[in-house]
Amino acid sequence: MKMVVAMIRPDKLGDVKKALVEAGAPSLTVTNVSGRGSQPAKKGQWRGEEYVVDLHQKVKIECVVADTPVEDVVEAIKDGAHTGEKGDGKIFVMPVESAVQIRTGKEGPEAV
Ligand SMILES: Nc1ncnc2c1ncn2[C@@H]1O[C@H](COP(=O)(O)OP(=O)(O)OP(=O)(O)O)[C@@H](O)[C@H]1O
Repeated sequence: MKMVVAMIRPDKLGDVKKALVEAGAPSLTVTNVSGRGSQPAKKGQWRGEEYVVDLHQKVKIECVVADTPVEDVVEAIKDGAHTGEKGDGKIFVMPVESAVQIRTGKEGPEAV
């Protein structure tokens, strides 16, 4: 079992969800986050004062997969989230030790 965590542009969430359904991995958790990669900081002005925004609004997606190959899930997120501009985001993959489906008590890959 693997956990795929991706930070993507908020406006790409719809495309990524669609791509995940097509890849056979529709289950996911979505969180609004802010973060920093190499995307340049933005300058703004408020009441004549200049300020710097170095944290960008992103959406974090978490998908745990068992039956679907993790490469397919990564590819789906890449396809859905790609614009080619700085700030498209990142995908991390990590192992998952155990899983439990609360309703049925199933454990392991069956619970995913
Ligand atoms: N090494 C990292 N650790 C944790 N989160 C990261 C890391 N790199 C990027 N992120 C998260 O991913 C978001 C998007 O990163 P970003 O797209 O700027 O990555 P990048 O590698 O700098 O690529 P790009 O050149 O496309 O900007 C960041 O805002 C941050 O939330």
